Amino acid sequence: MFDQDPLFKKNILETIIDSAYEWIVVVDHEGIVRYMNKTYCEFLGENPKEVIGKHVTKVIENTKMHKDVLQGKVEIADLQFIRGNYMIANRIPILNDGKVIGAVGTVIFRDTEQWKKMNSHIKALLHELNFYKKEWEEINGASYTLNDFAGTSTEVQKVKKHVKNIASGDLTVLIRGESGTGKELLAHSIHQLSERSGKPFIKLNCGAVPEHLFESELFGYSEGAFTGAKKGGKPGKFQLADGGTLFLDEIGDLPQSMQIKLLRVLQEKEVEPVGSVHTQKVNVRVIAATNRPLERLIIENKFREDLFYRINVLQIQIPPLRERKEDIWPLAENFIRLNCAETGKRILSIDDDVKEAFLAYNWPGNARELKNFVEAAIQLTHSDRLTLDVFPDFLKEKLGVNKKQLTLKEHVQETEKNVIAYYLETMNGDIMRVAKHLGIGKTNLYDKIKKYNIR
Ligand SMILES: Nc1ncnc2c1ncn2[C@@H]1O[C@H](COP(=O)(O)OP(=O)(O)OP(=O)(O)O)[C@@H](O)[C@H]1O
Repeated sequence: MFDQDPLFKKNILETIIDSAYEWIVVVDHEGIVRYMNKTYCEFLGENPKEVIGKHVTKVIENTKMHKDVLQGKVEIADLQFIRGNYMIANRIPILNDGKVIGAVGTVIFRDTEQWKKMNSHIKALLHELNFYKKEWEEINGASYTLNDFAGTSTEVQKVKKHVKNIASGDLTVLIRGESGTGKELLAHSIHQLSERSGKPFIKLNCGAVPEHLFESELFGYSEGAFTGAKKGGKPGKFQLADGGTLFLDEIGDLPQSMQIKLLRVLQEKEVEPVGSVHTQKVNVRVIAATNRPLERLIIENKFREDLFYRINVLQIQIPPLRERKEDIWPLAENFIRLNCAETGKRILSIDDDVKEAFLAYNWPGNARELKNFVEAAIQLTHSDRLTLDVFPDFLKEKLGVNKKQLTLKEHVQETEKNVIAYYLETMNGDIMRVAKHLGIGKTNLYDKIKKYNIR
């Protein structure tokens, strides 16, 4: 009977495959699912009949079954992240007359307990590896490229074109834009595109270093420079960045005592470590960034004009997100994709009212705020559909959703509050300037700030 009845043989084969511990999927040459075994469907929560005919990317997250394997490439033991776990996937092309007509994919899953043990072991190792990788990148390299800078607006296209034009060469670059607009991401991209990309990318946040430590942070110190100094001394950021790029974030916060020293280094291209009598030659390209109005700081004698001209050789201005609304959605999609890849979650559709709320909001914290919103929403959602109700109340409140019905007076007050808060932020809290700009007296402005509890 085993030899003769083809239907019987087919049934046996199906039973074996369906109950196999291995998960099996078969796609055709276009990546359309033609077969998926029962255990795989069960794990994914899919109905075996309904998956047939869908594109594999709509069924399995992070799948590669539609990629190289359909070009004939065999992939064995590839690590794949599914539903929060790393799995081991094999992909084999199916050939007919030497032509690829599809592929079979298997995910090894022999014994759940054994797998869990192995999985947690690998996960811990990968975590560790990622930690060291990140640390290494932070110390030694730039982790973003220009491709990571999402957005489709003409402003973003202009910025990207400008970045490509100025990336090569040694000229100092000043990147300007509000907080969260992607200044650091662009600094990484410039470094990656430059001839210095194989050399270190070093970052110093000028707003985060106590004034008395600045000099040794930037220029290093020699042995015995002060009590507690390390044996053999310590290199500064300039020495660490030698041959590469030094990214000075928040340059507007650089203490005045350091501004003259930085200017000298940029001119002479040599540094003098604290406690040393010798100077060291350094070959470093400086990229500076700020969200502060340097021209005004110059007028207020808080920033040196000569340093400003020295760093403002090439300038890139990133407009705030509210001035390029067409970037909001591409950015949100980009963050959703990145977060899903990182967490193993899957978002297949997004409700229109989420999109509308995102487009209507003015994103004072720019792309960073949008990223945080998206990550919170994905974390809180338990389906593959992103709906407005998963957003916590305070986020909904921010987005202007669920607001109570306002009277005309309340509308007027809310507008007044928003206008004052907006100008206080863009004019860096300069009360005189804001009052003048809004055509009211200083005392009146103070009263309103108090009344609306701004800041
Ligand atoms: N155009 C963009 N495409 C993709 N991600 C972006 C973009 N702009 C900003 N981001 C992301 O938003 C976050 C904030 O960006 P980044 O740190 O570069 O901003 P910043 O302008 O340097 O902010 P700050 O002035 O506060 O230091 C990062 O996670 C970054 O990857």
